[in-house]
Amino acid sequence: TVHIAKPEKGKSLTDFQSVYNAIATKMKSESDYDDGTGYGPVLVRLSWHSSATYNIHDNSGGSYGGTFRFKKEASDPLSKGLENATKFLDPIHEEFPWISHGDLYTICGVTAIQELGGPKIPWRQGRVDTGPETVPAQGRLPVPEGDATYVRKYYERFGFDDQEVVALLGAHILGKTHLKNSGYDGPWDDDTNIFTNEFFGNLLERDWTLEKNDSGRMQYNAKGGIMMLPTDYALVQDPKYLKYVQKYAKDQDAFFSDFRDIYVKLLESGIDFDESIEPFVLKTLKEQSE
Ligand code: HEM
Ligand SMILES: N=C(N)c1ccncc1
Repeated sequence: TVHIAKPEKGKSLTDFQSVYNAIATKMKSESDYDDGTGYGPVLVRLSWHSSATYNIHDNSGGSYGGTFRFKKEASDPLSKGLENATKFLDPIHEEFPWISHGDLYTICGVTAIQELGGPKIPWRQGRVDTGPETVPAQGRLPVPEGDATYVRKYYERFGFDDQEVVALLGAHILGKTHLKNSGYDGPWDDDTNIFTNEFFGNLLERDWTLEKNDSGRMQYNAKGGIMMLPTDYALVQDPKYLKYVQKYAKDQDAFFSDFRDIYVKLLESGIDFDESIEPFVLKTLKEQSE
């Protein structure tokens, strides 16, 4: 499969800054969503799921076609909860009908990461909607029960190495798990809507106990209501992953720049961007108010 980026006709940085501002403003006005978690985390998860169907071996899947808009893809049980994100974006798409779904489902994650204090994420336009026949079969999303071998094998389909996988999973500092969605429980967390490197510090410093949760699934719990999925905890069980967990736990700048790079790589997987398509570094609401 070939995915050639085609910029939305006549649309440039100011247009996408308007989309960013509409998403960021709506996030602010609906900050009580999910017991005060806010919409940021679920928007980041949508940007990940809309890119997570990518397969480097035939260049299929990925964010290009915006296929998460189809029930065939969005109904994957492993995507339960993301209907909250697509419903949040419906009025945004109404206000900006010219934006492709692939661009919308990725720019929303960039907006959330930046508005939650994370690194600036250079973002490129030009994803083009493709039809229902392009929706990949379900089964390309990762399961939370996996161990380190599973996680390493899973990300081979993207061509990501150990360092990239650890940096990318640092996004699990945001938001929470919900019994009704994934069967994992995040009773309550410290700040679940600030983007920091604390996911790594928590992994190394907290006292983790593997316990059966109310849905019968095993998860790692620590005092103070934080939890780790088996695939999260795998990062400290595997010596090659552990090295990067230790690096990011003590160096937030390194985490921010490595997360930026692998997040861009994820959101752009499978897409040919002509070099005339310049990356946009969108401004935060705060930067625009100063
Ligand atoms: C091994 C790979 C991964 C697995 C197995 C996994 C699994 C999960 C699960 C089970 C949840 C809870 C869903 C719910 O119950 O609502 C979740 C939430 C989340 N995931 Fe992941 N994830 C993975 C990778 C990623 C990546 C690469 C990102 C982003 C770069 C990401 C971002 C998020 C965010 C932000 C949430 C919180 C959503 C919310 O608060 O509603 N995850 N993930
Ligand atoms: N490990 C976590 N606390 C986590 C947070 C959000 N989503 C998945 C896992």
